[in-house]
Amino acid sequence: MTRTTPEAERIVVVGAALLDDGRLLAARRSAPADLAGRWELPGGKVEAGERPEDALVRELREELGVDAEPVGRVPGQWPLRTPYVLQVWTARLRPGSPAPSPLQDHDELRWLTPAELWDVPWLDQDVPAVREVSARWGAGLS
Ligand SMILES: Nc1nc2c([nH]c(=O)n2[C@H]2C[C@H](O)[C@@H](COP(=O)(O)OP(=O)(O)OP(=O)(O)O)O2)c(=O)[nH]1
Repeated sequence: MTRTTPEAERIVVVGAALLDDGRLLAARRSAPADLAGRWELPGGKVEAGERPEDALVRELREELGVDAEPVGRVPGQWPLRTPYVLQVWTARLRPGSPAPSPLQDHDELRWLTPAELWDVPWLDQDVPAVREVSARWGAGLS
């Protein structure tokens, strides 16, 4: 039987479609073991009482050492392991931000052009979200 997690029990994971100079940042997870080696949109769990956009900025600072700002929500949300759901925001680096480094949770980063978007093995559960980003990218996302 399939059980849908009730809205109130869901925990939002925010993922960043961090764009710079026409490229999207992909991050390779180093942990936990079942996700390690696969690629994701950097981000993390929204804490109680936190706005998703604030969580995004916090997670990108903690994980990548960057100073980023959210730009807009990518419509949709995608189920992860219960009780998590993935929501995605486009984001950009603020002027003067350090370049991203894999400080936490990741062991490799890649800036992907649209033509390279599917060159990395994304987490299966991220594929529909990346597809949505890709569709909007083609329509002038920057
Ligand atoms: N950040 C992120 N997490 C994802 C994606 N796809 C996906 O299945 N996940 C999973 C991995 C984790 O189980 C969960 C988010 O955990 P996390 O480890 O990134 O978040 P966090 O920093 O807040 O977690 P924590 O270590 O503080 O517990 O969502 C994705 O695209 N981005």
